[in-house]
Amino acid sequence: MTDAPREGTGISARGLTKTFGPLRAVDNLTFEVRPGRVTGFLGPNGAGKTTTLRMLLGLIRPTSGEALIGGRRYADIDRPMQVVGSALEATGFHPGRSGRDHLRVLAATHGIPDSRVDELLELVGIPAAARKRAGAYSMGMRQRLGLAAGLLGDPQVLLLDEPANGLDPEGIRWMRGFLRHLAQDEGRTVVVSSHLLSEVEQTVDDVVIIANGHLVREGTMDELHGDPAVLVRTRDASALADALVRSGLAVQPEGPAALRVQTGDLARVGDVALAAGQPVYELRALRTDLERLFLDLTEAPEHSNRNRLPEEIDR
Ligand SMILES: Nc1ncnc2c1ncn2[C@@H]1O[C@H](COP(=O)(O)OP(=O)(O)OP(=O)(O)O)[C@@H](O)[C@H]1O
Repeated sequence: MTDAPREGTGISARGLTKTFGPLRAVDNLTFEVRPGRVTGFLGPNGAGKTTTLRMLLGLIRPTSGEALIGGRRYADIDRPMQVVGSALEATGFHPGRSGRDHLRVLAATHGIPDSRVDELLELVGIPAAARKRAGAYSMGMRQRLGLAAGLLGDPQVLLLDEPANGLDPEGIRWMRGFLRHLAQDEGRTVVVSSHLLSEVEQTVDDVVIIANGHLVREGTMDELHGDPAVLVRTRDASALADALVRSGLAVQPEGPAALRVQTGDLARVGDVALAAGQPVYELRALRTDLERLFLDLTEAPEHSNRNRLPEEIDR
């Protein structure tokens, strides 16, 4: 594993489309994923996430458009295992074979030494368990083994399908820290798919959100959160609103005795209230309800059932 960030390898999709019969599973999708960041690839079940990842990995061919890693199609990458690693499903392990042997077989077919296998098992936290039969693994252990398999070739890009599935809270914390380390400290491009924004909210820097095969939002997590705002509750909201506006802050009423103030600076709001002689009964940062936002984005009428067959819509 490298210590220093390396020159980044990003991902891009351009007009990416995949149809299965009459179904447009991925529909003219264009997005960019940057190196050195963890990107959440998000959308409800059936949105087309796995299909997109499979096209990036050259497992299925796009109907039209391109899925590129470092500007190249997977098929044109010389040593793909050193460029892109993946864990698409945590189920593809032979149940009778130990996790360690599974990785050794995989490593051997790619000329990777056994020492790398042991290093990775240590890194993903299952050095002892890796000697047991993979069939006896918990979902969380299979996730870690899948991650180790994806990292075997020391790839610059890592594509993970629902990596937090089946992990306990401690496992989720570990995964979060590990993925952030791979991106921030080592400069890798990390993509995690999920059907829940809340599941990856604390892990990802950027998001690409799709619904029914097409892009509904692309940007940073900060952009998704929007401008910071504060809620302040007082006795005479209109008197406090006047004082806040005089101090240069934008204010909106929030219920009968509360105000929403466009700032992230709680102390400034408290100071204005004190100077205006208004008691403060409540003062807190307002957080964007990301799950609500996610549902609004993905369930908007223009995205729903657009590509579905009539019989599926009725179901
Ligand atoms: N090989 C296939 N043949 C026919 N339809 C397919 C095929 N693969 C995927 N689909 C359909 O394409 C759509 C997108 O599926 P996909 O698995 O990419 O979604 P997803 O976002 O990964 O969903 P999930 O979160 O449930 O895994 C779904 O309607 C699915 O049924």
